[in-house]
Amino acid sequence: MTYIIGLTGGIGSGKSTIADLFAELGVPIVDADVVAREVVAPGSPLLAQIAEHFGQQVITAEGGLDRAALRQIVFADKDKTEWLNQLLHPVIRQRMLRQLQQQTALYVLWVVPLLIENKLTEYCDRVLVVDVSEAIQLQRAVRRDNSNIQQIKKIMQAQVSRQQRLAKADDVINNDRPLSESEKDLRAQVLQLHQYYLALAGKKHEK
Ligand SMILES: CC(C)(COP(=O)(O)OP(=O)(O)OC[C@H]1O[C@@H](n2cnc3c(N)ncnc32)[C@H](O)[C@@H]1O)[C@@H](O)C(=O)NCCC(=O)NCCS
Ligand SMILES: Nc1ncnc2c1ncn2[C@@H]1O[C@H](COP(=O)(O)OP(=O)(O)OP(=O)(O)O)[C@@H](O)[C@H]1O
Repeated sequence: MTYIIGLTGGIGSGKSTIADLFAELGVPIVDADVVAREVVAPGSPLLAQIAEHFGQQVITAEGGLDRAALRQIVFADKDKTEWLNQLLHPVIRQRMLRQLQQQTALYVLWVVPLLIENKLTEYCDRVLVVDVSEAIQLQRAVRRDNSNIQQIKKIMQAQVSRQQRLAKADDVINNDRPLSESEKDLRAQVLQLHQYYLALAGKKHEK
């Protein structure tokens, strides 16, 4: 079985940014956000269930999921977040585990925002956390998603705290500094971790 590195971090912490650097080194990626989009593709049974539960307001004119509309609805109410999680998470989990099983590389990077929340660390050989201060996280997520502060704060509340996440980390990449200053350092850190993971995976493989 391929060695599994779980990469996690809060909303807007920089998981995709860091995952891209691993991908540049040829590391295969299994990405929860990609799988989460696939399972609610137009025409899927899960999309139909979401429309039935929340109404046609969450469906676009083209018949796809109106993600901004659903985001607004689900994160405003814990019960609604919970309902959506219970519907989607088992399916997302099953698909991701299947993708992990199909890997043939020495190690795979498994990018999951809710790795700790959903107790998926048990499938990981190692956990890599992208860490940022909450103020920076908020600022970047608001800017990227063209969203308001309150909504991002609500999403952050649906995730574990920075401390809880760090407590589960084997390795940490801090992403507080602006990319214009830190890109070279981040690349160097990723390369060092890559070599380390190859060595660890190689050892496990020999056993
Ligand atoms: C509500 C949805 C439609 C909003 O879509 P949108 O395109 O605006 O956001 P996107 O999917 O890119 O998510 C952005 C970030 O929000 C956070 N987030 C998303 N869903 C959740 C959740 N259920 N609980 C906590 N945080 C979440 C993650 O950090 C994620 O990276 C979407 O987030 C969704 O379907 N969520 C439920 C599935 C899920 O839990 N996905 C997270 C990975 S398993
Ligand atoms: N060091 C940095 N300096 C400036 N901007 C950054 C930095 N790292 C990431 N960003 C930007 O912040 C935003 C969030 O980063 P990214 O999408 O990588 O986070 P993420 O953890 O994958 O987010 P999510 O969980 O919401 O999908 C993006 O617009 C990205 O370009």
